[in-house]
Order: sequence, then C-alpha cells, then structure tokens
Amino acid sequence: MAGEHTVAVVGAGKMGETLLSGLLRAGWPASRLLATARRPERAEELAVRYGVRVVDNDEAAASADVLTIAVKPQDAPALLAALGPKVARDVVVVSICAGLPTSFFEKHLPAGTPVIRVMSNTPAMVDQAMTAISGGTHATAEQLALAEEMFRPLGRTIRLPESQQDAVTALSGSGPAYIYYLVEAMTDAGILLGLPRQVAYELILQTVIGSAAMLRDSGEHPVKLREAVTSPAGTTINAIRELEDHKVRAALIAALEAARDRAREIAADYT
Ligand SMILES: NC(=O)C1=CN([C@@H]2O[C@H](COP(=O)(O)OP(=O)(O)OC[C@H]3O[C@@H](n4cnc5c(N)ncnc54)[C@H](O)[C@@H]3O)[C@@H](O)[C@H]2O)C=CC1
Ligand SMILES: O=C(O)[C@@H]1CCC=N1
Repeated sequence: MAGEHTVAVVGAGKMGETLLSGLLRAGWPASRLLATARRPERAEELAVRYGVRVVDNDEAAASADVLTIAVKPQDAPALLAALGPKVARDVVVVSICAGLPTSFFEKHLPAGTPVIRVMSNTPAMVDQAMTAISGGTHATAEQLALAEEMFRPLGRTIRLPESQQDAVTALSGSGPAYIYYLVEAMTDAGILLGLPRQVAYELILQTVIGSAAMLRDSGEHPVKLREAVTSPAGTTINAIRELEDHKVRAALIAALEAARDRAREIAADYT
C-alpha cells in the first residue's frame, strides 16, 4: 500500500516533520509526499532537507489523497474553515491534533469524508513512538490500516475507540514530558548528593533506559520489579516512604487527570 497514496502534511512543524521523515525512511517515495508550512523559510528548509514538494494548503487539498492535519489545535478552526470545502470527499483526513474530535473535522469537511484521529508522541523522532489510532464516522477498515501503515515506521501503534483518545493524550501523548521531568528532578537530587551534574545525568539516563528495557523484556509487573530492588531495611524503602509521604502517586494521578481535562477543554473551545 505504501507509496500508492500521496500524503500531505499540513502544518509540518515538529510532529509533522517527524512523520515526513518516518515515511521517507519507510520507503514512501518523496514524490508522493507533500508538506505545507506557514513561513517561507520553513518551506525551504523542508524542501531541502527531505526533497518533498512544499505547496500551499489549497494545493495539498487538491493533490493529496491523505491529508494529515498537524497544526496546533488552536490553528485548526481557521485552517479547516478555509480548507474544508476544498477537500475532495474521497480524501482521507488524518488529524494528529490533541483534543479535537473527528466530529470537529467532519463538520468542516464535505459530508462523508473519512476522518482518522491519531495521538502519537515525540519519541517518534527516534522511531519509538506510541501511536493510538481511532476512526471517525466514515473511516473504513482499509483507511485505518493505511493510517497504521503511516505511523508504524515511527514506533508502536494501537487502535482504540475515539472515546479513549483524551486519556491517551494525557498518558502517552504528554507522557514523555513527565519522564523528562523525572530525569531532571533526579539529576538535581544527584547534585544535592554531591555528584557532578554530568555524572548524575548519565547515571539517571542509563537507569531510565535499563528500567524501560526490563519492563519491556522481562514481562514482569512493575510492582515485582520494584520489589526486587527494595531490600528489607535497605536504602530503597526509605526513598519509597518519602515518595508516599509526598503523595507522588496521587500527584501523578491528578496530573494526568488535569491533562485529560485540558484535552476536553480544547474540544469544547474549538468545536
Ligand atoms: N509536540 C508533541 O509532543 C505532540 C503534539 N501533538 C499534536 O501535534 C500537533 C502539532 O504539534 P507540534 O508539531 O508540536 O506543533 P508545531 O508548532 O511544531 O507545528 C505546527 C506547525 O503548523 C504550522 N501551521 C499553523 N497553521 C498553519 C496553516 N494554516 N497552514 C500551514 N501551516 C500552519 C505552524 O507554523 C507550525 O510549523 C498539535 O496539534 C499537537 O496537539 C500530538 C502529540 C504529541
Ligand atoms: O501538550 C500538548 O498539547 C501536546 C499534545 C500531547 C503532547 N503535547
């Protein structure tokens, strides 16, 4: 299927560029990729870096059979108001916008246009994304398979009902930020304990990578893996008690709930 379709990335910023580069690495011919950008310097940069054709939004809508909407949710209403009526009905619209439901796009597009909602994350830049894919009212199984094919080169994909996409956004969409936050905080802790910053950072980085590999490769439950580190009257349990005292688990649950709520607000604000 790859390469039979012309894919346009409308608003090729961080995520859009990542998708373009993933498609190219997966063998999608550059001649079947289009990108749009607001600033001429950005258009030039994309054309030089990837050899794809950078066109305006109208040409993308006229020439592509998969239109990927990669602008910020705040920019989507104006974009869709201008572009929606120009999109042909057999074009598949793939949105990677946080919060915006497929019904938002369907409202702006010709009746019957298939829309697919996707939530990926920035580890797509190193082919380690987690991408969740949901179909709107008119998306067929074949079109969902096409979306899967587009995002699989960037990491893992999963299909979920759209009702779960706001939770996905809170968990895996924003998830890398929480991990980086943790790394940053633990590096500070290392400095407090007297380690040079670079040493503290390297220790934590490899610990995160090693722990993630253990989770993935051992198939063990995280509780079991944590228990294996936590010796009776040892060091780890002292740290765990502090985390519990500071309600870190509750804070994480509340944080993700807040992210989910913001996704809902975006939907309410822009639809
Ligand atoms: N950054 C992240 O971690 C993730 C972002 N997302 C979603 O991906 C989408 C893009 O996010 P980023 O790549 O981070 O944003 P970004 O700001 O890097 O990219 C958006 C691009 O769209 C361009 N743009 C805006 N309006 C346009 C228009 N009318 N025509 C052409 N280009 C236009 C902007 O100039 C910008 O380059 C957002 O909707 C976001 O919710 C999804 C998952 C993760
Ligand atoms: O913060 C945001 O809105 C975007 C969506 C998921 C990750 N970044």
